[in-house]
Amino acid sequence: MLFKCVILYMSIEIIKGANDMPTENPTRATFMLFGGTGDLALRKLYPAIFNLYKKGSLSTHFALVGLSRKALTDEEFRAKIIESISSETDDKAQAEEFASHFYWKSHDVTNTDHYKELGKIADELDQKYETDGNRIFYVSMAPRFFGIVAKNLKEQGVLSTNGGFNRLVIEKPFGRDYASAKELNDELTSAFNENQIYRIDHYLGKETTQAIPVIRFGNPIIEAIWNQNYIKDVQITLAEKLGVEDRAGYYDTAGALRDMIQNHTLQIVSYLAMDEPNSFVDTEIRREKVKALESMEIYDADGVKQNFVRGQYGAGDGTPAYRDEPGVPHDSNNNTYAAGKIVFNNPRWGKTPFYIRSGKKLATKTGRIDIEFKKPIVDIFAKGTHQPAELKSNVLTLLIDPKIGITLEINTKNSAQGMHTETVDLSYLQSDARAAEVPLPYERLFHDILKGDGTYFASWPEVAAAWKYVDPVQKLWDTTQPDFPNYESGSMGPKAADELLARDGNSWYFPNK
Ligand SMILES: NC(=O)C1=CN([C@@H]2O[C@H](COP(=O)(O)OP(=O)(O)OC[C@H]3O[C@@H](n4cnc5c(N)ncnc54)[C@H](OP(=O)(O)O)[C@@H]3O)[C@@H](O)[C@H]2O)C=CC1
Ligand SMILES: O=C1O[C@H](COP(=O)(O)O)[C@@H](O)[C@H](O)[C@H]1O
Repeated sequence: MLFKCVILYMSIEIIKGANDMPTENPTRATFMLFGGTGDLALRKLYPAIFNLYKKGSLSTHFALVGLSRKALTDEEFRAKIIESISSETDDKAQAEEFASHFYWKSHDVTNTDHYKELGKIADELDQKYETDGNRIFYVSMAPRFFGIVAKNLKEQGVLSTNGGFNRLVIEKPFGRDYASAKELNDELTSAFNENQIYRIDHYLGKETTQAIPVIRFGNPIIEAIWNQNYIKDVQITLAEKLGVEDRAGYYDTAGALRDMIQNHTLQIVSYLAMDEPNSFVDTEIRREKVKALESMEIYDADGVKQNFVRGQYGAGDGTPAYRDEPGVPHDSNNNTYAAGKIVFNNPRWGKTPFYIRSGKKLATKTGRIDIEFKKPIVDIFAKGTHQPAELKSNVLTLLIDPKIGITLEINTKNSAQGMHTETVDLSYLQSDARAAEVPLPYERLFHDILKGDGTYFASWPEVAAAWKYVDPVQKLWDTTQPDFPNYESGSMGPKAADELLARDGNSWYFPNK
């Protein structure tokens, strides 16, 4: 009996993790895309898959089944695909050949019976396109459906059992606090192993995010000073010019803290704060990222009051206040801006604050990291007859959006007669021609999913640590009345976010430089 149980357990684990080794040749797979007519699929996912096809990472051995409740024919679905990729190509024949790999199946994810056919469809496509039985299930739907899809895929026999891999891709948001994220994770891991689950965070597909480890660990002159002895503070700004647009239904239940800080911002923090992994493989990197996230000091209510700031945009620039946007309740207390000061309880960062902020309807669209270094302990130029001489902090800036680049502000001598100092920028800005070749974030991430590389996906311990960090902030904000609106559309956010830094004798580097 015991022997039978062991064999049964082993067979289940083999099916769950079927052949889930990283794949070198990322060209064979059947995709099942839940939410196949959704905004994300049409705007981002199909163009990303098309780019992989155009560049040869996908060619003949792939198929995609689009799924939602809508009744579409394959031809109608293919017409949507061609429209969705129209900005990526002028080659009609190529677009049509690409679209011929797409199939439509009307499917309600809450109806268990509907899954029964999916296994058969996948088997047929596996054979037709010789996909080696590899299957990628992408859930691009409202988060309440993530768990139910994973459970049914397993229970209704949709997973590949013939040696191919099974990979589950989950969109954000991954829960709305630690408890709900844990519940979701338990649901997912009862059907899939951790190494089969790809939690999407599109900021991890951005060029600059991926460059952080290279800039740090590939340059001893940088890594040697990457600690509290040399770095005064780190500032991360993810600012948007756009407002809530047509996403009030989701956004008003999330806010900037859950929408941008818990995931994208803390992921960037983890890359900046982590120690050097032994090697650049996903397991090693994730271990170091988790260690960094777990060493952030979790605030009590007083700590949250002192170290976090929330905001909501009022009218400005001729545009309405958040509370007057379509679909937003007139008395909404939702945060459209969040800023905070992170401190680490670890030897590398002990006294160095990481300031973070993200908001909608700000003055400009920018994603950037500004690292301010300490000034020399003694400013020898400030003494004697050499006037005026005030050395500035060196600042290393990593530009994420809309431009990709790196600048380093350094002190040097002004070329005028006498000893005067000035700052100059050593600057690399990616050219427009090169930027046009940079893969889209979702394109990179799809490529990694096909290869079985989890490096740029959030692991469960990272997600858990991030929720544990933001939960007390959200809790205090949910239980205290804000004085909203507190920043004008088109500004850089509430005054309190400037005061947060001023209390430490610091200020936001951008846009005040
Ligand atoms: N849109 C964006 O810019 C971003 C979205 N995301 C995330 O991506 C995911 C998808 O978002 P988005 O595309 O905007 O959402 P949409 O509301 O545009 O699309 C939802 C999709 O789910 C389908 N659907 C809804 N209910 C069911 C059901 N019971 N059974 C089967 N299909 C169903 C809908 O089709 P139908 O009604 O025909 O069933 C539709 O195709 C979400 O998790 C979101 O948070 C993340 C970052 C950005
Ligand atoms: O995940 C999200 O990101 C976008 C911002 O992404 P970006 O690549 O344009 O910087 C944000 O607008 C959205 O609210 C959020 O859900």
